[in-house]
Amino acid sequence: MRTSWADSVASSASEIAVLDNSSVPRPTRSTYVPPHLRNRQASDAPNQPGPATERPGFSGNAAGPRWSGGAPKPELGRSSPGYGCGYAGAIVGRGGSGGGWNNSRGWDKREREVNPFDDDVNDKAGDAEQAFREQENTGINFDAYEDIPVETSGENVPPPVNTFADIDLGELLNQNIRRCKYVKPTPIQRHAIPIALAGRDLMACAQTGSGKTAAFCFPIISSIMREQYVQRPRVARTVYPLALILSPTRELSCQIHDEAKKFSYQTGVKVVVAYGGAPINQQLRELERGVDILVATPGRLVDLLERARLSLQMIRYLAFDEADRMLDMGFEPQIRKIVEQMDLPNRGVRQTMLFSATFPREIQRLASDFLSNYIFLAVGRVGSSTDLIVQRVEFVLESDKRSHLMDLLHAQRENGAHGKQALTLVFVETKKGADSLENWLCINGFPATTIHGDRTQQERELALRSFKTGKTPILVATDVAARGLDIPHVAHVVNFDLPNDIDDYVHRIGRTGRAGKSGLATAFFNEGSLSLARPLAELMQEANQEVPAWLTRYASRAPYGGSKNRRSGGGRFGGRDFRRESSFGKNLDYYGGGGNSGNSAYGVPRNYGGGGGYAPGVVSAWD
Ligand SMILES: Nc1ncnc2c1ncn2[C@@H]1O[C@H](COP(=O)(O)OP(=O)(O)OP(=O)(O)O)[C@@H](O)[C@H]1O
Repeated sequence: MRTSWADSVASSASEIAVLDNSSVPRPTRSTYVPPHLRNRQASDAPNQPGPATERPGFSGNAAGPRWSGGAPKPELGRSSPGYGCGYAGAIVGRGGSGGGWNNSRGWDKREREVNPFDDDVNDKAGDAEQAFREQENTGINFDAYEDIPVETSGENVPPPVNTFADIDLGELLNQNIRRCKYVKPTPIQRHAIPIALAGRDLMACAQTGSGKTAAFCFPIISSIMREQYVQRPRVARTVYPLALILSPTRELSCQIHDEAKKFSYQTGVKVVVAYGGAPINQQLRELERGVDILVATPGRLVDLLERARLSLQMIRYLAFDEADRMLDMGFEPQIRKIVEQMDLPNRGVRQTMLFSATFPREIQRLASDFLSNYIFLAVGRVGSSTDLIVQRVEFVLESDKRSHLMDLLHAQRENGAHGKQALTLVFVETKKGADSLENWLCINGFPATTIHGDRTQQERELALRSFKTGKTPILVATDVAARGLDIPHVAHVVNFDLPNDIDDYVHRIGRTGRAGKSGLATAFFNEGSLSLARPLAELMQEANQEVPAWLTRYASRAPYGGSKNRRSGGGRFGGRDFRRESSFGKNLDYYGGGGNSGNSAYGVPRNYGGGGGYAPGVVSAWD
């Protein structure tokens, strides 16, 4: 009998309890405190770098602490409330036996590592979040991903694995995987991890919420754990990470950082995040304590490089999350600068991995500049949405949108879990529109908050936290919250304003229906969204959703439009490696759509140079 991930979670949980109880007692040891740090709270004190030879986990000895399955280290310390990410400033106190490496830029082995699995540490929000968390892992249908077709192309593709045990990730990482209650790998993980561990460059596409973060984090962490001792240059105040993970938004970078911290707990691999809108000094201090994996947004990364506080010279692993967005018009010049004009090792020398749920053909072409002899991997059709999301589309005039939303929210109140209202994420097109709708909702008795690019980073983080904990169960957002965010209990995504791009729609609705859970997405459609009619109808059909007859009529009449309706049609599993498309290079639209077959619905010549995520006149809501 096949065992689903959900079935196995309970047995895994008991294993984890044993694992965590087996922690060795906290060692006591006196440490040197430099004069300028004396009389400070222990948690404020940065650690002293030691000589490079003190790097226990980087000895190159496979039996060393980084790679061996040594006893879990004591779980010491608490996170100090930092700016931003859950575990920012996560190194606290002194005197513990950390497992980290230690050189002039290294992570002092005496530093203690906050236990990211400790609910007391994470649960700054207290009972509300805890109550929500208790609902997790119930009703999960992980087998939902089993039947999804997988396509790979490229030379000598390493075969997939079926279980985490089939992959030699290292015992310390395996322990963390168990602590995360990941019982079996998702399809993208089954395929991508062996490819990445084999050192291959990778362009990977898999549906929203299907576990891409772990798919790139596990191989990076595992490979760094395996590394021979790497002597990094010693240049005053410059740090030399081994891996760089880039993502388009601050919140997503924080989330990846939090995840990577969990996966790398007690492995000795040090993860640091750098993103704009937060004080740079704090991030610099964190970097100076040592960094193996840097998670960053492009703007702050360039800032750090220009200040010569960071060098990419030692980067072995480069990962782009939301890679198509990173190469879209807003970011491409900055990304090219980082990849081509800084001191990053050339493609072929470094290993490069690109991940997203959507990969327009032209973006694939741009991305190929950064890759060397890469493998293309698609789990499900590129750009498809998951069947786990029930998609509804309703015709709502602009003037009726607010009252219609009110009706939906009233209905939703009835369905709240554990007496709480399920979380609702409402997407609007503009920042002003977000503020105005939030205000109106609050006035009408619906606790709402908002996240968009005009809010300060602190306000954004506060809003997200308030939403996640259920304190403010409605979040009105621009596209800044459309990609990557993994917020449990988002039961309903409302596209109050539809985006111009079907791929943006795919990412937006992907904030629900994650990790095997089901979700609901409602879109308000009117004549202002005509150009989306076709791709929307097609996407819904492909995901086995009921397409209203009126939408089909609009779809058949809709202009091809100048926006980014880049879907080619072409059947259930049509999108694929652009290298296979014979029409490559002819400036045709998305996935070889234009004129390559009778079933190509959207053969629109497209000038990608001028068109990224936004139609003319539409201001980007991104960072
Ligand atoms: N093997 C696994 N077993 C159980 N849960 C998993 C597994 N892998 C990932 N998850 C959980 O699935 C959820 C979604 O994962 P993740 O955020 O990586 O999705 P994603 O594919 O990156 O989505 P998006 O395209 O929206 O960025 C997370 O809560 C994660 O903890």
